[in-house]
Amino acid sequence: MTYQIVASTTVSPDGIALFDQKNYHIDYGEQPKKDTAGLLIRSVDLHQTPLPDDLITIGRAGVGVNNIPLAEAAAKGIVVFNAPGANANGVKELVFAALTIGARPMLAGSKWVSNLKGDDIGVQVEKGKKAYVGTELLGKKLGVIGLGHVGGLVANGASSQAFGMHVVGYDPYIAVDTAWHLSHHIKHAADLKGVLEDSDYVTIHVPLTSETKEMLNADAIAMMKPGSVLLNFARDDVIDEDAIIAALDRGHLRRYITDFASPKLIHHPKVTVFPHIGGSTTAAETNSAKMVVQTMKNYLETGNIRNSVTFPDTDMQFASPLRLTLIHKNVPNMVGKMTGVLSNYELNIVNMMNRSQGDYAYTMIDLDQIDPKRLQKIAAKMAQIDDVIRVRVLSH
Ligand SMILES: NC(=O)c1ccc[n+]([C@@H]2O[C@H](COP(=O)([O-])OP(=O)(O)OC[C@H]3O[C@@H](n4cnc5c(N)ncnc54)[C@H](O)[C@@H]3O)[C@@H](O)[C@H]2O)c1
Ligand SMILES: O=C(O)CC[C@@H](O)C(=O)O
Repeated sequence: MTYQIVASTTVSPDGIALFDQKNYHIDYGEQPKKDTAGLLIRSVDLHQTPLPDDLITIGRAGVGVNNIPLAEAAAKGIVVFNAPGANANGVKELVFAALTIGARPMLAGSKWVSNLKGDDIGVQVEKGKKAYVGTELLGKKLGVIGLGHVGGLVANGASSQAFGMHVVGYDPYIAVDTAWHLSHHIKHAADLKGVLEDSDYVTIHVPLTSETKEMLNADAIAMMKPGSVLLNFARDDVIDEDAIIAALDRGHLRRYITDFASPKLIHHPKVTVFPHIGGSTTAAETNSAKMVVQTMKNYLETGNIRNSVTFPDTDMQFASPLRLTLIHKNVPNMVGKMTGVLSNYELNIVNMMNRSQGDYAYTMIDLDQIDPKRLQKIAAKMAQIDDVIRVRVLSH
C-alpha cells in the first residue's frame, strides 16, 4: 500500500526523506487533498482548513499545536503528533541571547557603531561607548513560567555556575520525569504571584491553551517587579499585548523581548522582536522533522501511537499477520461490542490492547490470517458499532 503524504516545504528534508519511496508518495503543500493519509506541517494555521475524512494523521514538526484544530481532528479520528523537546535546545540558546540583550544595550550599541563615519572609528567608539553601559545577569532573579522541555533547560542553565542567576519556577502541571531533571537550585513558586513579584527577568514557556491565553495580562504585569524584563518565546497570545505596551510606556516594564511580531510591537523602542526563530536551527529543524515523521510512519504502518497530543500511547508488537485498529469514544462496553462482532465471525484474537484518554479511546486487535475480503466485511461491521469513529486494517 502507498500512503499519500502532503508535506510543507518548510519541514526539514532530512525528516521528509524518512518516508521511503516504496511506501509513500510525497506531494508538497500545506492543504490535505482527498486521498491524503498524512499531513506534515510546521506553523501553518489549519483552523480554517477542511480536514478530509480519510486523513489519518497530522504531524507537527515542532511543539506548539495551537495551529491545529485538535478537537475536530480527534472527533474525526485523525491522530495528531508533535515533536516534544526536539527543538528545546535551540529555543533555550535564543532565550539566553535574549536575557543578555535584556541586560545590556548591545543591539543599540551595534546599530550606533554601524552608522559611524570617518577614519577615526576607534576613537569615536571609545568616546561614545559610555552610552551603552549595561548590567549583569549574575545574581539577578529569573522567574520561569512553565518548566517543560524549554523552561526546564532555561531554568537549569540560568541557575548553573555559568550564569549564576537565582531561579524561581512555576508549573502546576509539571510532569514527574521533568521535575527529576530540574536543578535543586531552582525554587518552586506555588502561584503566578510567587514567580512574578521579585523577578528581575520573567520568561514564559507554556503552551497556548484556553487556560494560558493572556496569562500575562494587566493584573499579572502589575505583580511584576518595577523595571523588570519580560521574555516571551512561547506564543503571541499568552500575553495581553496592550497591557504590555502600557506597562512599557509607564516604565513599569523595562523591556519586552519576544519571538512573535505584531504591528504594535515591531516599532516600539522598548521591544525587541525576533521573527519566530526559536526552533530555527539546523539541529532543531532536523530533530523535529525526524521525530515526527518516525511517529507518523510508526502509526501508519503498525497502528502504534507515541507522542500524540490527541490519543494515548500504545506499544503492541505487530507479530500476527493482521491488525485492526479502532478509534472510538471512551464509553462503557466498547471492547465487549468489538469482541462480540469478532466472535460472530468465529475469529481468534491473537492479541489486544485498549487505551483511553479523555473523551476518546483506541483499541488494537491482532488476528490470524483470514481471507482479505472477509476481513474487509468484518471491518465494515466494526465501523457500524455506535461510537466507533475510525477502523483501519493493517497487514504485513
Ligand atoms: N519560539 C519558538 O520557536 C518555540 C519553539 C518551541 C516551543 N515554543 C512554544 O513554547 C511552548 C513550550 O515548549 P516546551 O517544548 O517547553 O513544551 P512542554 O510541553 O515541554 O512544556 C510546557 C510546560 O508548560 C507547563 N504548563 C502548562 N500550563 C501551564 C500553566 N497554566 N502554568 C504554568 N505552566 C504550565 C506544562 O506543565 C509543561 O511543563 C510550546 O507549547 C510552544 O508554544 C516556541
Ligand atoms: O519553527 C517552527 O516550526 C515553530 C517552532 C515552535 O514555535 C514550536 O512550537 O515548536
